[in-house]
Amino acid sequence: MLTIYSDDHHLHHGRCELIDGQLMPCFEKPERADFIRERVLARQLGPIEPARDWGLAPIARVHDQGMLDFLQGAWARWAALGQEGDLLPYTWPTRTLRQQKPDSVHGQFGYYSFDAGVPITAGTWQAAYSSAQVALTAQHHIASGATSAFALCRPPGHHAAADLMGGYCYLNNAAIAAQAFLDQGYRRVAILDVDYHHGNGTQSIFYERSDVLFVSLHGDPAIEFPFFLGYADETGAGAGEGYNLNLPLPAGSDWPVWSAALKQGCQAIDDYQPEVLIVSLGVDTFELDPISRFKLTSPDYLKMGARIRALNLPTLFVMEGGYAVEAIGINAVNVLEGFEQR
Ligand SMILES: NCCCCCC(=O)NO
Ligand SMILES: [Zn+2]
Repeated sequence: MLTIYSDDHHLHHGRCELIDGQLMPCFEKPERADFIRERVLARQLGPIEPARDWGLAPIARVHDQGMLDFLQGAWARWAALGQEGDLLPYTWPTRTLRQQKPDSVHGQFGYYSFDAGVPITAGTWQAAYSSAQVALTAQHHIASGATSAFALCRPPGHHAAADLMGGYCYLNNAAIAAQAFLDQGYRRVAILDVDYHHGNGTQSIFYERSDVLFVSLHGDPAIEFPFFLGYADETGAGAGEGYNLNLPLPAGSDWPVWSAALKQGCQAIDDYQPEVLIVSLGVDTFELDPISRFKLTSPDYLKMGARIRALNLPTLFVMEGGYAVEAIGINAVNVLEGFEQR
């Protein structure tokens, strides 16, 4: 399996995040992608190639231009104020407040985000831009006839909506790849999100459309981030009614519980008969993940890959979350090896 990877992810390294009332080092850190890349090499999964640059246009097919302009220019504005720490949002236009974009860089960041988990540093734009190019390069590989590819994306993307960043996500790599398939003539794309957290951004981008089926297995939003989307009664709207399947699961879910949901999700994908499958591959479902509460074990990821392979679809794997850094490479590559029936 071909892996696409960009060293630019090292340009993004937030200093801290607010967890349980304390400022802690960011869990979404560069070592994550380094460990995965090393495991790809160690297991001789296949070649690792750099991303090609497909420009801003395919990103702008998914994201609001105002958000892209903000993200691209935010650090320079922040630095011009004499600041050198991370730029973080801290006020959001929630209930009773006006959905009007302020002039302030802080106000605009709150306008274009939904949580404080998106530090902007000097290199964040470049890292997020290159992460999207990684996904687009892997997408091109599949559109050119390959049966699989791995987009080793960092930062991740599935929480990013058209005009919102959040949950460590700036640009929605999987959604950008899905839109590229559709713009290249594909008619039906399925996205299977196996990250521990609901892909609220991906859901919202395609919620009113029938050309993308979104299926997500995740921690119950009643008790888990992102809290405010991901319920089972969210089935799509308008033309998209019936093309969104959320499978929320309780804390402590292990393979038997999780794989039963996967079976249901795979049946929905099979019924949809897509031409291509995108997997938002988060491995924060791991039993030792520091911020998550499922109980999958490393061998389970081999079975996950094999079950996805049984769909018999060209498959693009896009890296999302996973914070047990010592095991992230083993778990992510286990999915890919299980898919390849190695
Ligand atoms: N700061 C709250 C938790 C962010 C979760 C990020 C993630 O792994 N999403 O899939
Ligand atoms: Zn996650």
